[in-house]
Amino acid sequence: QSMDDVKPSTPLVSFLEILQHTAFNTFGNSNFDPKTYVDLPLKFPLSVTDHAFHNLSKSSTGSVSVHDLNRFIETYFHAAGHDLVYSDPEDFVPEPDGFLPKVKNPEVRAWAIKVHSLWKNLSRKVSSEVKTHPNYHTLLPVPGSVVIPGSRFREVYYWDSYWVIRGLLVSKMYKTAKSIVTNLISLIEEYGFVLNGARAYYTNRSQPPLLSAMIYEIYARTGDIELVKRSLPALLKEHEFWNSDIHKVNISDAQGCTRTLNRYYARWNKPRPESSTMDKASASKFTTVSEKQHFYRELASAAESGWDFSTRWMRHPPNFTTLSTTSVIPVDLNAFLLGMELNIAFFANVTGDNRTAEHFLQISDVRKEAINSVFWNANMKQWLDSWLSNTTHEVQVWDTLHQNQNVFASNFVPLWMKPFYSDALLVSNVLKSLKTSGLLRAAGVATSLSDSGQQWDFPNGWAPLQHMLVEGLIKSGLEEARSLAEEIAIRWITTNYIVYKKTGVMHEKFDVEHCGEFGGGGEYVPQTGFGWSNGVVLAFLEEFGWPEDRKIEC
Ligand SMILES: OC[C@H]1O[C@H](O[C@H]2O[C@H](CO)[C@@H](O)[C@H](O)[C@H]2O)[C@H](O)[C@@H](O)[C@@H]1O
Repeated sequence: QSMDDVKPSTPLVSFLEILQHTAFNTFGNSNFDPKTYVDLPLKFPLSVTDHAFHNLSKSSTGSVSVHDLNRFIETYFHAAGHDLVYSDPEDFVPEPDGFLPKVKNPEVRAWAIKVHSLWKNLSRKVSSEVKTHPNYHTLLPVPGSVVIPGSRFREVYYWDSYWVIRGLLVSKMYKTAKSIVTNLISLIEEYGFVLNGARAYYTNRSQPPLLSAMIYEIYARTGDIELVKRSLPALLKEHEFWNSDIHKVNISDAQGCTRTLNRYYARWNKPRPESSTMDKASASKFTTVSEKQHFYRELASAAESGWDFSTRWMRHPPNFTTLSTTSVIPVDLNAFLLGMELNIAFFANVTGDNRTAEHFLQISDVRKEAINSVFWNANMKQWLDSWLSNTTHEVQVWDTLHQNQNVFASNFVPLWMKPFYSDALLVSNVLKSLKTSGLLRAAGVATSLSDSGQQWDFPNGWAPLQHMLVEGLIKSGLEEARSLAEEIAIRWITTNYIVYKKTGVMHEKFDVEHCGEFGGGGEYVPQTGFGWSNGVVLAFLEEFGWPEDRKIEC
C-alpha cells in the first residue's frame, strides 16, 4: 500500500474532524452523532473560525465548557443540512394518472399514496451559497435536484439512488429520476467515479456501481435516447475506475485459467471523517501506525461496499478489528460489474456504436465465466465470496477453501443478472438453496445468519437486498420462483406498513425476525425517511398489487 492510494483531504474536513473530537470530549457519548460536525457549513472563512476555535479554553483532555462550545458552534456555523435546501419536485402530483392500478385494498392504497408523497420531503437542491463559497461547505455542489435517503443522510448517495429511482419511476417522476442521474454523472466528470455520496469526505471511495442500471430503467420507461448518449462516456470512465489496479485481482482457477475479478478498495488510510471518533476508538487496539492505517483502509473499503459493517468482511467474525474488506472478492460487486458491462453493450448498441457493444459483450462473457469459476459452489448452490490469500497484485491461486461458506443475502445477487436468471436449471437449484438457507424469515430476507450487532447482519433486512432477490426470481419466469418472490414481497410490504403505522415514518432497515419492528445495531441510531425503503415498497406494489380482500397485518 502506498501513499498514492490515499486521496488528499480538504482543510475544512480536517478542521471539522478536530471539532468533532472536541465535541465528543465535551458533550459525551450519549446521542452523539459524529457526522453532524463534518456537515456543519461555515459562516465565515476557515481562517477566522479556526482562530476563534484556538482561542477557546480547553482542558487537558481536549474538552471545552458546554456553554462555550455551544456558543462557538452557533456563532460560526449554520446548522447541518442548511446548505441543501428543499426543492419542490416539478413532476410531483398527489396521485399520478394510472398510479398503482393493481393496489385495490383502500388501506394499502392510502398508505402507498402517502409513501409516494414522501418524495416531496426528501427532494433537495444545493443552495446557491455553496456555489458562492464552496470552501465553506463539505457538501459538494451538484447541478440539479436530488432525493436524499433521509435524517442524518442529508446528501445524495450512490447506490441508494438506484432504489429511489425505481420508486420515482412508479411515481412517474421521470424528471426527478433523470436529474439524480445527471448529478451522479457530474461526479464522474469531476472525480472520475461516482462518489459514495456528495460530500468532500466521500471523495476517497465509491459505492456499489449501479449507475448504468439506473439509466437502463429510466430508458426502459421513457425511451430517452439522449440520456443514454450523454451517459455513455461517463459509464466508460466509471468502468475504467472499477478496473483500475487497486480494484482488480487476478486468480488462477481450478483449471489453471487466470480470471480477473474486482474488489472494494478505498483510497484512504485514516479514520473516516464522518465517524472519526468511533474509528479511532476501534483502532486503539493496534499499536503501530501501519497497522492502524491498514485497519482504517479496511473500514473505508467496507463503506465502499455499502455493507458497513458486516461479518462478511471479518476474517474472524464477529471480531470487528479483523475487518479485511480488501481481501475479499465480493460476489455482488462482480455481479454489478457484469450488469454494467451488459448495460454498456446495450447502450452502445442502441446508439449505433457497434464496436463498443461488441467489446463489452465480450468482456461480460469473460466475467460471467470468472463468476462461475471463482464464486459458484456446487454443493451449496450459491455464489460465495472468496478470500484472497494475500493482498499483493500477483496472481492468486484459487482454492475451494478460500470460499466463505457463511450464508449472506449477497450469495444470491447474481440471480438479478440476465445471464443467470435466464438459466432455468440454475434458477431452480438456487431457489431450493435460498429456501433452505435460513435467510427467509417472518418479515423478509435476512442479510446474514450471524447476529453480530453490526447493521449489515442478522436480524436486519434491507430494502435493496429484498428487491434484488425478488426481481431476479421474477425475471426467471419460473412459476415457483415468482411465487416465492411474491411471498417475500408481501412479508416486506407488511412489515414496512405496520412499522409505519406504529411510528408514522418509513425506516431505513427492518428486523426480519419480528414483523412490525424496525432494525438496529451498527454505529448510528436507526434512521427514517427513507429513500430506498420507499422506492422498494412502491416497486413491489406495482409488481404484485394488493387485492381488496387481503388484510395487511403481521
Ligand atoms: O456514517 C456512517 C456510514 O453511513 C453510510 O452508510 C449507510 O447509509 C448509506 C445511506 O443510506 C447506505 O448507502 C449504506 O449502505 C449504509 O451502510 C455511508 O454510506 C458510509 O460511507 C458512512 O461511513
